[in-house]
Formats: sequence, structure tokens, C-alpha cells
Amino acid sequence: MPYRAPVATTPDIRIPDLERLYDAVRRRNPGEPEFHQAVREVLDSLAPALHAHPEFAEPGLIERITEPERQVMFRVPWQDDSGTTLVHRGFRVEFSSTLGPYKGGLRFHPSVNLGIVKFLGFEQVFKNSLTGLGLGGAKGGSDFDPRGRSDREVMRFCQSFMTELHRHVGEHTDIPAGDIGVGTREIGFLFGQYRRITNRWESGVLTGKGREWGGSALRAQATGYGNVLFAAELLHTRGEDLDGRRVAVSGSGNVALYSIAKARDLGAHVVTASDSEGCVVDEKGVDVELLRQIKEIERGRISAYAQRRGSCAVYVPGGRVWDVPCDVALPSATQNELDADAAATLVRNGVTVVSEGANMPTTPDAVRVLHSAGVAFGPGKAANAGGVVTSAFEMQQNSRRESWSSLRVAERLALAMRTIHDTCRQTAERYGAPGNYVLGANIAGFTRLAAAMLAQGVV
Ligand SMILES: NC(=O)C1=CN([C@@H]2O[C@H](COP(=O)(O)OP(=O)(O)OC[C@H]3O[C@@H](n4cnc5c(N)ncnc54)[C@H](O)[C@@H]3O)[C@@H](O)[C@H]2O)C=CC1
Ligand SMILES: O=C(O)CCC(=O)C(=O)O
Repeated sequence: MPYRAPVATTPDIRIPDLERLYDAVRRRNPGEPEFHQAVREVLDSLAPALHAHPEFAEPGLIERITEPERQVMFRVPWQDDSGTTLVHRGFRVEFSSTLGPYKGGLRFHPSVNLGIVKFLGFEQVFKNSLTGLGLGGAKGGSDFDPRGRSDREVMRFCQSFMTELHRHVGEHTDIPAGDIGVGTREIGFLFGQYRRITNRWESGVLTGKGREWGGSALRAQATGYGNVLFAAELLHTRGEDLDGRRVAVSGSGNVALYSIAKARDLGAHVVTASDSEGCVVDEKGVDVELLRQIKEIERGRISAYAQRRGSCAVYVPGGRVWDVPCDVALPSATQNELDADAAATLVRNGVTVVSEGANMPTTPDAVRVLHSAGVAFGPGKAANAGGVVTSAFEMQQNSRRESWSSLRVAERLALAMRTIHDTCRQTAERYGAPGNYVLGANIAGFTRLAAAMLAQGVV
């Protein structure tokens, strides 16, 4: 069903002028287009909620929601293997602690800047609220690129990063995890330095830890697994399932790898993967063990996959996976990787479900194309929430000194993804936009957050 964004134009003076609020956010945060985009999408969803709940129209509420509680920027000096001193920039944006301690990942990538971290932190607040768990929202990272660096260099960088970050984090304050460029290796180095500086075994200070030192079963798999479970829920609403479907996945990192593995387990045929230099098309179905060996163990490029896989796989330098015909598309690499042109191609080729493993991978114009064509669209705030949900399981295990089995975590993750799906679906219906999971996710996240903010006063 075509969806028209309900920007408030009502003369009802109790409803804030969302257009004016958006302009103010743009003015206060110049040069941060990703943050503007994330705020715009949420504000465009809110008019029905503000009409139904005049109490949420309290002056200043949306201004507070769009302004981080705290933004930390710091210098990260370190020495590479040749002894050269390099200086990077570190960030932690603690966006909201209304619903619990700040929670969200760290991204190490050359493109990281304050605006990127703010967009990710803002998204995280709504995602975490939508899960129903007691988690606030934050994000952090650095413009450091771990790619091509030795383990020792990554260790020295992480130690320097944590030497400043430790002042701001803690199991009851702010609990970082991984994101692009930050996996179990980086979390290990960060945790080691935190323990050394503070002289505390505080396992709950980071999630995504190794299994032997406080990590949860399935945390590494959880975001990809969760997104595939969410896509399956979207298919179920149409009386379909993943069995026998052709699936296109972008990326070849943590989220992409475990999306491919889970989709394959559920009988789907995954035919693509990519990195920032190109994509592979594998008509026999992506060999996830080979891909994992190349990307996670050898830390190589995806072109090596086609070389080693044989004639069924083709490497397309600079190619995009969205040109490959598929029933289900799972963008799992980075923001704004699926634009309106790619969405139109997917629609022409008969896609029925698009579910976001990455954060904000689909541009607003592309979402409009997909909605207009009746494609079921799962926004990242909902569809990739399995990662942070399993981080919350890790925190529960840490505080109780427990270690849950994979089966127990898998059952809880599946239940959480079903509940998040149903919450989005029912909220969209209740607020007059059936099938619009963007509106459903944003309003469900907003109403819980706004009610808690009103209860806690102006802070
Ligand atoms: N790791 C997690 O638990 C969660 C991650 N996410 C999101 O999922 C996405 C992927 O994150 P991870 O898999 O953890 O990171 P990763 O570092 O393991 O993998 C990132 C992948 O994206 C690819 N990539 C990066 N920039 C690209 C570009 N410009 N074009 C094409 N490919 C590009 C990289 O080659 C790599 O394959 C990000 O948007 C992240 O914010 C969301 C929720 C949780
Ligand atoms: O596990 C977490 O704390 C956060 C994961 C994350 O960064 C995300 O959901 O985007």
C-alpha cells in the first residue's frame, strides 16, 4: 500500500510542528546528513501518535529526544608496528538513559565522524525501546581502520581507546558492544585494558565477549539470525516461508555471514555477498564456511571467494547485489547502500521482502519505492534488534554469574524477534498504516520512551 508520510499540518495547537522541529535539528547539527535522515524518518512517523496521545505533545519533549544526553570526543594516540605515532579520533554519544543504562555498539571505520555516531545512537534509542528491555541507547567508535593492521596494532589502538573510554562506561552506566570493524578480537583487547585500568572483573561492561570469559552463546550470530527470523515473519504474513526462496545478501561481515547461514538452514538459496569493492554471485548457493574462512579468519577480500569457489561463482568488481534477481533481499553492510534505483530493480525482478540487517541501509526514496510496490519492508530498528537483545541476555548472564546453553538463547531470540515483529505490525494497524513497519517500529519505540520521559520529569 502506498504510504504518505504524515507530517503534521494540523491547526490543532497541541500538536508540535514536526517540520519546524526537524529544521531546528538540521540547524543545530550542521554537516550531519545521516543524523538528519534518521531524525526525519522518525518525525515523519509520529503525527498519528501525537494525535492519539496529546500528553506526548508536551513542549520540549521531542527537542529532548533529538538531543543526546552526552557526547564525548577524544584523542586516540597510538604507535604502529614501525614505531610511527598516529592520532585518531574517538567518540561515544550517550543518547538516552531513560529506559536503562546506555547501550550500543562501537564502530571502527575511516568514515566514522560525529554525525554517523549520532545517527546510530539515535536509531539505537528507538530500537532498544522497541525490544521492551531496560536499555538506553548509545553508539561510539573511531575513524581508525582495523583492516590491514596487525593484531598487535589493533591491540595497541584498542588499549589507547579504552584508556579514555573507561571513564564513561560501566555495567550500570554504559555498555558498548561491536559494530562495523569491532568483533570479538577488538572487544577482547578493550575488555583487557578496562580490567587492567580499573582493577575490577566487571564482565557486564562490554557485550560480545568470548564465550570463555563472560560472553553469551550466539551473540556473534544473533543479528544475522534475528534478521532472517524477522524476514520469515514477514513472509508468514503472506502465507509464505523461506524454503526454496532466492535470497540476496549484501556485505560479508558478521551480520551478512550469519544471515547467509541462517537463511540456508531454513531452506533458502542465498546467491550473493559483497564488500566495498564488489560482489560475488554464486548460483549454487553461497558456501558460508568458505566465505567465513576468507573474511573472518584470513581477513581477506571477497574477490578471493570467487577464485577459490570455482566456476559457479562470479566476482563482479564494483557490482551491486541488488541487480541479481531474488525473492528476499537482506541489506547487511552499511547505511544508504540500497537506493531508489536499486529498489526499482529489485521490484522489477519480483522481490517480495526486504529486511534490514544493517542500520539504515535503505534510503528514504528506496523505502518509498518498496512501499508503493507492496513489498514487505522490515526496518533495521526492528529487524536487526536480535543483536542487542542477545547483548541483554549476555548482561543477564553476567549479573547472575550464569552461562546459558545455545538452545536456551536461540529460543529466547526467536521469541524476541516474533514479539518485535508483532509489536510493529499491530502498532502500524492501530495507528492507521497497516503493513507499514517503519511507522510501527517508530511509534512503538517512541510511545514507550515518551511515557517514561514524562514520568521522570524534565531531565
Ligand atoms: N554487529 C552487530 O551486532 C550489529 C550490526 N548492525 C549493523 O550491521 C551492519 C554490518 O555490521 P557488521 O556485520 O557487524 O560489521 P562487519 O565489520 O563485520 O562487516 C561490515 C561489512 O560491510 C561491508 N561494507 C562496509 N562498507 C561497505 C560499503 N561501502 N559497500 C559495501 N560493503 C561495505 C564490509 O566489507 C563488511 O563485509 C552495520 O550497518 C551495523 O551497524 C546492526 C545491528 C547489530
Ligand atoms: O549489542 C549491542 O549492544 C548493540 C548492537 C548494535 O550496535 C546495534 O544494534 O546496532
